[in-house]
Amino acid sequence: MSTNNKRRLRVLVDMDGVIADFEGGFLKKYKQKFPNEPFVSLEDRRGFWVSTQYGDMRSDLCEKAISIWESKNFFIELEPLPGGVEAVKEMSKMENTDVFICTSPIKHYSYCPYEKYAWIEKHLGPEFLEQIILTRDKTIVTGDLLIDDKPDILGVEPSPSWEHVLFTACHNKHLPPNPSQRRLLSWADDWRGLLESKRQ
Ligand SMILES: Cc1cn([C@H]2C[C@H](OP(=O)(O)O)[C@@H](CO)O2)c(=O)[nH]c1=O
Ligand SMILES: [Mg+2]
Repeated sequence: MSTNNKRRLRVLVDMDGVIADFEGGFLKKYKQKFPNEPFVSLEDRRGFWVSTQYGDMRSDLCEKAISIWESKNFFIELEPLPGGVEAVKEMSKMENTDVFICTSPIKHYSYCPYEKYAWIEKHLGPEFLEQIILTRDKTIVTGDLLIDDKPDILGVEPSPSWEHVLFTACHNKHLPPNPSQRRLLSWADDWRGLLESKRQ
């Protein structure tokens, strides 16, 4: 068991921006709630935090943006990103592979943590309820790979055990190439090869 364990690959898969379409879900609900306010198309998104870009456009739009993801049903109604659910299911069935969904809840906790669990049960199945890591600090979680759309993942641990692979999203696709950070362009990209590269 312990020697076997050593050869197992542990993959941490982020949720929003990787398997759940936070950006698309946000824009749709923002336009519905504020039809007469300016918005940022996904093409024009820059920077990880949606509220920062909206606040830069006009200061009151920051809190209007925040009101969207603090609303009931925002997280549960997010659409799956193409291929994500299928990839995670396939990955979890691979030999010597443990997959965890590693996701940060927003601090407004009324709906988000519950809805993240419900989303995972709905799209990945009840067996995945055993595979959830809810944390605001991903650096303290151990793993071989962390597939995440946030360019900088910081926390109390200065040298996390995982390699962060940046999952391409509308907000990070224009960043200058970073030779020290591998990317997964989408779930159509070679995620199987990525996992293999960590088993060597
Ligand atoms: C506020 C905000 C949150 N999020 C996501 C990231 C976190 O989820 P995840 O760790 O699953 O990617 C969660 C809490 O910040 O919401 C964005 O992707 N963009 C944003 O602008
Ligand atoms: Mg994310």
